Parts: sequence; structure tokens; C-alpha cells
Amino acid sequence: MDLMERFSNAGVVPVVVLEDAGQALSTARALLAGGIDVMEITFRTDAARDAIQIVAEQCPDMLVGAGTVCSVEQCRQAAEAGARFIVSPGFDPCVVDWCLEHELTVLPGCVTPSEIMEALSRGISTVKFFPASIYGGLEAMKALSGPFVGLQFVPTGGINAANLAEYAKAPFVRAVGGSWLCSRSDIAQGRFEHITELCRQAKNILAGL
Ligand SMILES: O=C(O)C(=O)C[C@H](O)[C@H](O)COP(=O)(O)O
Repeated sequence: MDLMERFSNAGVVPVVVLEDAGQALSTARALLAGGIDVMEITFRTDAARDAIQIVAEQCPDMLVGAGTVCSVEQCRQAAEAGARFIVSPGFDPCVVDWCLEHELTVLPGCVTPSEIMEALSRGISTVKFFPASIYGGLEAMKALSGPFVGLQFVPTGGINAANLAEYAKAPFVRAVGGSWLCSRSDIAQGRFEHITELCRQAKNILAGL
């Protein structure tokens, strides 16, 4: 199965912020127990590189990628650690081109027609749409899908169990991203069963579509 199929099958891509790489394995296992086998570990914290490496090496069933990647240096670190994909909040040609040169799947953030055209001209047909709730959500993605036939979005920002179904059933949405499945407080307090429970709830919502 290729990576994009893994995204489609998962339906949701948890956006994970880890303060301590020691929490990475338990978090990955909690997600897997809840039926989600894709995760994005963000470079918002210094623990990201080590956390990605731990999951890549010790949790082979998990497709682990790097999020909040804003520089080529972070791309390098993520790739060395074993990240299988890169997600960036915006479109930075240096980041995108580095990933393409290194055959690493990249989801750049694109919310305007010009950014989408930059992605398409490089052969990228799945992009992040962030922050979805601010940039017009479903209506905006629907309008953009008119001219950009076949384009797929991974909307992120303001998505949770309450609006997951609405987003996920749109034909132009490959998967939705969000932090609601893995809150910083659940991770910090070791409430991994709660993470599993939220994943199961999300999978049930997706199964009902
Ligand atoms: O960290 C990144 O790379 C981002 O671009 C932003 C995240 O994807 C969103 O902040 C998640 O949004 P929430 O689910 O509303 O918390």
C-alpha cells in the first residue's frame, strides 16, 4: 500500500506534540490500539527528532512522519530519524524541493490557488489545508477543487470529533489532521487509554460514513 493509501485508510492523522521523546512509544502504541496507524510528530519541540526515531525503530506498524517542518535542516533531521513523510504548515519551495530530491513524501500547506499550483507543478497532488477553520473550511476546499480536479486535501486546524464526519466525507478530503486525539495533557499525564478511546471514537465516526 502506498503512503497516500495509508492516509486514506487511516482517515485521520493525529498531530502529536511531545515534550519528551520518552513518551513517543506509549503514544504510538495508544494510537495503534485505537486503530490509527499514521502519526505526525511535530517539530514544535526539541524532542521531535528523537521521538520520530524511537517510533520508526520500535513501532514498525506505525507510519511516522514529521510535522511543523519549516526548514531544510528539520527535513534532514526528520529523514535521518526515519520519518516517512514531511508535513509543513505552509509552502516553502526549499523544503518541498529538498523532500522531492530525497524521494520523501511531502504535504505542504496550501490554501491559495497559487500555492496549489506550485505544488501541482512539482507533481504533488495531496496538500495540507491549514488552518482549515480560518481559511474557509469545506466551502473553500470545494471551490478550489473545481479548477484543480483530482487535488486532495488534508485539512487541519479546528477539526475534532464534532466536525470530523462533515470533513471526512468530502470527496476532496484524503484524511483530516488534528491534535484532538492526542492532547498534550493526556500525554503528559500518561492517560494513554484516553488517547486510544478517542481514536476508537474517531474510527467509529469514519466507519459510519
Ligand atoms: O503543527 C503544524 O504543523 C501545524 O501546521 C498545525 C497543526 O496541524 C494544527 O495546529 C493542528 O490543529 P488543531 O487540531 O486545531 O490543534
